[in-house]
Amino acid sequence: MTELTQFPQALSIAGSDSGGGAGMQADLNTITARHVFATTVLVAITAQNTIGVQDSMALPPAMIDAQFASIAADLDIRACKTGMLADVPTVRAVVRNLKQYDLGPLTVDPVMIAKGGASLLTEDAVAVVRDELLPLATLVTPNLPEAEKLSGITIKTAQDMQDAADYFRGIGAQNVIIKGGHLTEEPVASDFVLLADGSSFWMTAPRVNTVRTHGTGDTLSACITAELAKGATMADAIRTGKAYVEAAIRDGIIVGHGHGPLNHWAYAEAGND
Ligand SMILES: Nc1ncnc2c1ncn2[C@@H]1O[C@H](COP(=O)(O)OP(=O)(O)OP(=O)(O)O)[C@@H](O)[C@H]1O
Ligand SMILES: Cc1ncc(CO)c(N)n1
Repeated sequence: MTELTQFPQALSIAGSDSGGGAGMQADLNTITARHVFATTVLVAITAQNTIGVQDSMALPPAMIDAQFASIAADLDIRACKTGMLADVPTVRAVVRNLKQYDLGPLTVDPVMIAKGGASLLTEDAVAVVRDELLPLATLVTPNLPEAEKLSGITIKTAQDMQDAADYFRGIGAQNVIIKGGHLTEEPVASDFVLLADGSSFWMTAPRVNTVRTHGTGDTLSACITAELAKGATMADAIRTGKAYVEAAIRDGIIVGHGHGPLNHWAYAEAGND
């Protein structure tokens, strides 16, 4: 008799972007495109489009607990990620649940500010993310402003990015990607990767001259989460994530009037599995 095996399942713990480009919607599009079943713990709702964030609201911690309990009681989650975490009670609720349930490797995308400049994490929650969430992280994926804020290191050079990565390993995150997408004057988009075994490498892609970069960070971390759910090694998952986001930015789609969303069909249409 053939043994039935569970289809790979991943979990996105994030906020909703009504405009569809970032947050939980980017995670769902990415995880689904990578042939992994996506489940969700919704922690906040934003009224948002490609132009900006018009309003936002965190959900009650008890509702966060209830969603984790429902998922843990039934599903077989092999990898999870966090995105927007809004405020201190939300971060603490997520930390509490991540300690309670085994949901596979945890990728923390320490989301702070939307592309249009709106805050997605209160100031007092930054230290809670650093001190309580990051020690649980299998992988942390800050962009440059997030890495600066969390580490206190001013990042201007490649060496600064490496120093920041060392800082995150020092506070307990096992693997680190420092994303260089914000170094807009550079001709390439280079990210520094530091792995749990101490090895490191740079990932470089041609910089696409576009404003259609809404949800790039969410997409990278969601793709890595999907690959980890399928059992990929951390290094392979990260390389696939970079290739996926590179294609999704390069073959842009025209949606909205501001920082438009990515093309989640591009990676597969380029012939990738
Ligand atoms: N214009 C671009 N061209 C090519 N790659 C890019 C570009 N902008 C960002 N990237 C890549 O996209 C990935 C996400 O990096 P980025 O620094 O933009 O994340 P982020 O600021 O967290 O994104 P967001 O907050 O919109 O989700 C990285 O691999 C980065 O190198
Ligand atoms: C809800 C949400 N999460 C994350 C981001 C960051 O891309 C965003 N703009 N909105």
